[in-house]
Amino acid sequence: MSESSSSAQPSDFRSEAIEGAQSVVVKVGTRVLTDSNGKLDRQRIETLSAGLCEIAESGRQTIMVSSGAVGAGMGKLGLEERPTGLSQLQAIAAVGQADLIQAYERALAKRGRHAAQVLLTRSDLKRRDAYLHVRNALGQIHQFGAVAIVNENDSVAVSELMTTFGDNDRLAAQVAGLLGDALLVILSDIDGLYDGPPELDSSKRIELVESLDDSVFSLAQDHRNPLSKGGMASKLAAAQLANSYGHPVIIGPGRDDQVLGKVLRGENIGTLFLPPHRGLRGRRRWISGSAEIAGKLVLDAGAARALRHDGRSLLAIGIIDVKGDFDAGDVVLLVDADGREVGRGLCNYPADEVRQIRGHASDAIAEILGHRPYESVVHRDNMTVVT
Ligand SMILES: Nc1ncnc2c1ncn2[C@@H]1O[C@H](COP(=O)(O)OP(=O)(O)O)[C@@H](O)[C@H]1O
Ligand SMILES: N[C@@H](CCC(=O)OP(=O)(O)O)C(=O)O
Repeated sequence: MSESSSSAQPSDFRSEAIEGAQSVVVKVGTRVLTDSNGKLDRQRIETLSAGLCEIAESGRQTIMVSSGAVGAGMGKLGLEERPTGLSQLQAIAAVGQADLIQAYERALAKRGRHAAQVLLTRSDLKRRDAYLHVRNALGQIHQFGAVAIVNENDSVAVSELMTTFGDNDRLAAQVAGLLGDALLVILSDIDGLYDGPPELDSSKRIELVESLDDSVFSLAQDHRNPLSKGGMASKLAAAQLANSYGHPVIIGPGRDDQVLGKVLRGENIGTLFLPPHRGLRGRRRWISGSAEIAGKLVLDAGAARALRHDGRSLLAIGIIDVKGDFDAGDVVLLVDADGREVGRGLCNYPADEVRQIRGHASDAIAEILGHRPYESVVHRDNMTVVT
């Protein structure tokens, strides 16, 4: 972690982050979008929509990942406490989502744009074909001059409503992962990451995080809120995922009416998280962030070394064990004999065939399987390696 240790000023990094961004994904949470009575704050949606239009006018593809369906639904249905029953939450989200999208449409239409409702389930981003369709649809929405308003499709996808860790913050990072050169802006009820408990006067906003390591994660001090499920820990995890795609991230104040304009002008606002230099691209980005892990291959020391240090493909001879029942084309986790992740990648063979060929030299594979073999079990182009 660093609060700007290098000679470059945080403001330089901020200007670079926005100047290098061809697209901006903004995520806004329930706490920002609902007032103290839990009702949808339409004025907030107005000001955020004005900011989205400002970004769109700069020519950047602009996407809003907006929570608030459950919050809005609770307001509409006059509920004071967030129910815990899954079907109740789904029904509330369905009522609230209509209200939410109408509020965005009204606000954007005043500025000559339309709201395009995009409801996604995690599984939509796990399959390569669906992943590409979502990306194309978002691109077309941008071409039409509309602003995509994304939320998880709560009435069919229950992961977000059920889990306490993992929410629209992660979805926003995954959406950013669909795009090249994106900036992810996570808006919260707080103005950034603090270096101590945010309620203490002694705690200060951190302007710049150059390396999102465990010491940064230890700063998240979340207390459960009935309206919101994410918390700072989930924002940091999302920032880390977006950083792994090569995207910078800003966690900033959703209640500042000018926040998006300030981001656009590179002003010192929120906490900026810089990505490590080598971001993942295309298929690799999908493999590392969105793809479901279908099984596991345990590698011997030589194979682990060849992948980690020499950028090699994985050959059958280096595989000592196969876990799970996966198909060809599924994403598998690659671990060393101690169980540490080496990487993950698309497996060319189904699990039963990998079981037959593991430990064998490549020239023996055709005879074992009775068909033409692939050059490798996991090709290096279809693999991400933990560095
Ligand atoms: N180190 C920290 N710095 C800032 N906020 C923190 C920190 N640790 C925990 N938080 C909490 O994270 C909250 C923001 O996350 P969350 O409740 O998910 O909001 P939202 O609904 O806006 O997504 C803040 O209100 C704050 O209470
Ligand atoms: N998708 C649901 C839940 C999302 C949620 O609570 O997330 P957040 O407020 O971002 O922590 C909704 O729109 O209400």
